[in-house]
Amino acid sequence: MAKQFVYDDDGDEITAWAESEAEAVENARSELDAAGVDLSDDEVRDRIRVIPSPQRIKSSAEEVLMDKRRRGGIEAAEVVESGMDVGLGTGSTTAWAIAAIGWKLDSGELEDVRGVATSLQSHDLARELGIPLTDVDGFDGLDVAIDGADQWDPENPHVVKGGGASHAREKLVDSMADRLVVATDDEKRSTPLSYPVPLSVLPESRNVAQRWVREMGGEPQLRYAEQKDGPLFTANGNVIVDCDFGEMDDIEGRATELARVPGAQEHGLFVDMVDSVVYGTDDGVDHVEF
Ligand SMILES: O=C(CO)[C@H](O)[C@H](O)COP(=O)(O)O
Repeated sequence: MAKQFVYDDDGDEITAWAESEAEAVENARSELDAAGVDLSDDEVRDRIRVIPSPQRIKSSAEEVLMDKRRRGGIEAAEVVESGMDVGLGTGSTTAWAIAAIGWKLDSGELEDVRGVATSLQSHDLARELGIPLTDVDGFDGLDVAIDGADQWDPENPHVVKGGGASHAREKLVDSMADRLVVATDDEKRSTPLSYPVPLSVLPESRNVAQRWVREMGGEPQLRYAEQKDGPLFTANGNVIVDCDFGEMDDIEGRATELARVPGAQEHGLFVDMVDSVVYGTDDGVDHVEF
């Protein structure tokens, strides 16, 4: 179960984190008592919301709960209107957008929204939040996709993605959307992009792929799993080579080269795909439109 919190009447002053509804009610009760707020258990239960659980995401709990990521994600959900089919991205920032869509459906502010998840973890979060889900086969296109980024460029509509190893499915879903909205924060901004590009490859081609990346002038690094010996495997059974090219001035050229690597399945350069960036800052939220 994702963690939950409880709002007071004014919005968000009293927060109680928990793993289950019962625990959230109990934690909220002590917070409310300390603040001298009188609410019945039923009223407390009504104010509990499902929120992203740090355990399910690669980012640390601190990152998931970072105000700027939370703000960026929640603001990005403002693009969703009733009746829309929405791509649901992956990562700690997008998880807040998914949560916000779920809250709006719950309150009746949004109706008739269908989601297509870009990963199992986004699927599970959306399901817990009551967002109706379907898959890419159900659509010719989506109205909008909201997704995160490992690095974004304020001057160009490109991002690096795949820090959560979900870039293949993310690219599929994001490319189907009329509009891709990137939910992120100001710390991931860079012109030009320079973040190591994840390249998912067939397990058998991991060494060949690394040789090719070296020949392109990059520094390859096979991504290893945590809590498992050996490499990390993606949801589709591929492994990931993170390719550090330093500053990438010719992003289209890099994307073309990476796609040619033998055994390559997908790379994390999303070139010319971004329509808007919604990013959290220390003070609030800002937007870039392309
Ligand atoms: O591309 C991704 C997953 O494959 C994520 O969107 C990216 O890693 C950003 O995640 P976060 O918002 O947690 O930093």
